[in-house]
Amino acid sequence: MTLAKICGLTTPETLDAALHGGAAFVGAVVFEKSPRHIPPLHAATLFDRARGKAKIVAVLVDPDDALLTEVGLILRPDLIQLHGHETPQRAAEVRRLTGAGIIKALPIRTEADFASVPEWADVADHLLFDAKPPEGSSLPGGVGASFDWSLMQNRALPACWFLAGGLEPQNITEAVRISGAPLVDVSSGVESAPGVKDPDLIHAFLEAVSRS
Ligand SMILES: O=C(O)c1ccccc1NCC(=O)[C@H](O)[C@H](O)COP(=O)(O)O
Repeated sequence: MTLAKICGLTTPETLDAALHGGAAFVGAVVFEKSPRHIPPLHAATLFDRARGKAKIVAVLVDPDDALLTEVGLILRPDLIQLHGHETPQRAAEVRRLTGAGIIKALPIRTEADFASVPEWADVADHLLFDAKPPEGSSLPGGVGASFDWSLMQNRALPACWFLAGGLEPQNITEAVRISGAPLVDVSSGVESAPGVKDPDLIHAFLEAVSRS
């Protein structure tokens, strides 16, 4: 059975669509350059309804200790998704500072991009394989780009992993079939405009995942 994460949720309606549709993970992006940015206090109020129903994920990019402390104390996420240039040593500090589990996002374009995977064995609860954003992008994620899903085939991985990047209701069945992903993640593929999640698209995505 494949489980899904809906990322970049900012409203009660779309969070409810994710929860009612059976999302196992729901993500709050705390990154000011993102159209999905939600400040920690706002995220804490919104995501409280998800507690115990789905894992709450805070998506952060090279966070400093002050932001980690704020997010850890106020949002109290189950998991922190590190989507920048964090090292395994920094990820271990993030876990210690916040008490949250760790998802490490790794940008993928070619076979060579898997070289760092073994370094994460003792540190990450999950790896999230996302497409490398296009040259010059101001965002490291949430850009709707995909990579060759067959790169995931026959790959020994240390942790239960997510497939991400360019997934949408129309291609998720094929993506899971080719990649064999146990966990999938989506953001822009369930939006009607950048940062605007669509409850119908969320339902369609989760329904397709449940059939995969
Ligand atoms: O979504 C963002 O705006 C974002 C900003 C900064 C870092 C990470 C971000 N998203 C992380 C995710 O987990 C996305 O769901 C993932 O990159 C896939 O995005 P998409 O291709 O749009 O489905």
